[in-house]
Amino acid sequence: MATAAAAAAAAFSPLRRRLPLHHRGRRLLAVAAALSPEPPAPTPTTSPPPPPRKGYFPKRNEVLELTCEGLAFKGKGVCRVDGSTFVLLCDGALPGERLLARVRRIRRGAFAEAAKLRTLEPHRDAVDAPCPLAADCGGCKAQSLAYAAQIRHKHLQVRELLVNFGKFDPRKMESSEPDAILKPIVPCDEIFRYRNKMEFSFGTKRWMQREWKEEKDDEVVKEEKVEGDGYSLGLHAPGFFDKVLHVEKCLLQSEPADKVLAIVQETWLDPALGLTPYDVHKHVGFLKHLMIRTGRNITTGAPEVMVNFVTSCYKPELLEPLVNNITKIPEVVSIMNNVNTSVGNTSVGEEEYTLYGKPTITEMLRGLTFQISANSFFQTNTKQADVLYKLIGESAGLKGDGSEIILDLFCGTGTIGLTLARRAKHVYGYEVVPEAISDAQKNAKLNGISNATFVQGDLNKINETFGKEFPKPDIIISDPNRPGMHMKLIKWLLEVKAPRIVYVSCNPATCARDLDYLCHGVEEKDLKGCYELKTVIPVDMFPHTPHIECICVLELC
Ligand SMILES: C[S@@+](CC[C@H](N)C(=O)[O-])C[C@H]1O[C@@H](n2cnc3c(N)ncnc32)[C@H](O)[C@@H]1O
Repeated sequence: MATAAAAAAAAFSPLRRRLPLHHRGRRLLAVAAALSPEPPAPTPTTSPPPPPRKGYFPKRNEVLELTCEGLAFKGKGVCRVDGSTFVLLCDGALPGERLLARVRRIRRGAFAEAAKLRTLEPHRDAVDAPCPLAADCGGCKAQSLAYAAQIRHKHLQVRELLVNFGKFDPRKMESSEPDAILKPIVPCDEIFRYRNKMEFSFGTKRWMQREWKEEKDDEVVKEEKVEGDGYSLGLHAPGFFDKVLHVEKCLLQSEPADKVLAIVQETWLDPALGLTPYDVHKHVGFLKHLMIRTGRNITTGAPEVMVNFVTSCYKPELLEPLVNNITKIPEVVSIMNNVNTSVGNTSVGEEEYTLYGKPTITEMLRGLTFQISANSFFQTNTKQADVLYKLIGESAGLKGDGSEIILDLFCGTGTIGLTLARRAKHVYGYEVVPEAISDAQKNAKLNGISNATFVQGDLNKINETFGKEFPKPDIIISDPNRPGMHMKLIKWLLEVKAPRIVYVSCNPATCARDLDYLCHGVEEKDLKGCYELKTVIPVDMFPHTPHIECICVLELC
């Protein structure tokens, strides 16, 4: 029978699948209890609740009445049948909601995945999603949950992961405790229009919003509808690389970016222009992606927009009508063309051309200026990145006398290290992407920072020479992407014994695992933990999405 713990592990099964081999063998089921339990909203009942169904096990295709108790990995609702401990994960279910769902898949007998059919009783925190595409586009899954409830559930997710996966004391997770580790989640001030970059795709198969249909047994099902040869520009339908949901505007991008999207939509479908979307099956067609980035003019502070067309070949004459129309928008200062002749669907071209204006735009972060090209990495929510970096700076606890060495691991374009460099003796940044390293070097120069060295290298492949090329760090910043840190790096961190580590994470599950390794050791590898977890600050960078960022401070024991 499925236990609550095993079932909740399900909530994180994608993590299990994605865990690199070096992390397998850990008792990943411990992640199990990492769901965000919350008592459901009281629901009026006319009859006594059914007796608990402890041994209950669902059947495939069974239609069930479920109650959603919390949110788990990727924002899926953690649901149960009343009185049962068996967990069903259901996309689109919101905490406290009662819903009708069909069982789609039973996963290793431990949990099931269910498809939501319809809401029976909404949660008290339900709100009307401002975007009409919210339920279908997959980008803003939680738009119909009040923002206060969104962040409450994100906070709970971090708490449960730290306790059940990181094995930290649950009492220290209560913010009311004087020595609490887990601090209240930092919300976002602006919950719409916060993204500075959106990438839309051109497609040959227009994916329409799913429609509701009544069936003979009075069940309501969602039906997916693909409109034959309909050309489309928008976002990929969740789970499909070839179907594109047509998007006229996106409430997450800036208003000038929305104007660009509207003009492109008005223009590109005119048959007289001969513009064709790239067909990912037949590998024919011209337009692949439309990327829109919004930065700021460093002198005036006014928005600056870059538009980047990714095409399968270089034919600027075909793009001319689009360029002529887009340049009517005063905020547009750059129109680029990345030419990507490969059959792959990435947006980085082998060649890049400037069709209008300048090849880069600028943005400011913590008083520094950054130059952004079409393919540069830059934090996607600039305003909240400023908040995040301020908190990272405070967490680093620099003395400010210029005596300390900072190691900035997974440094990207160097933004974190550069914002700290003026108060440090020297910053050493490590990053695998060569272009990011060259951007970091340019950014250092642009801001007159000479005490920063950026090195290209793969932190998953470090050997005994790592650490010989820089002095022992006083403060290590580590900001890996979702898979977290490789065991080789964990081992090195346990050996180097830096006085302080600031671990910045965009995946609280791998974060909890790595914190466990650093604090409690890794038994299978005979490694002893030597750090103490001092604080964890969850930061919401992306409202309406399941993403959670955490800043964790570790000190040498
Ligand atoms: C979450 S981003 C952080 C970037 C940067 N710290 C910032 O705040 O903008 C993670 C970075 O790690 C880099 N990365 C991923 N795997 C890596 C590896 N094995 N070795 C070194 N860098 C890696 C990615 O290219 C990316 O720039």
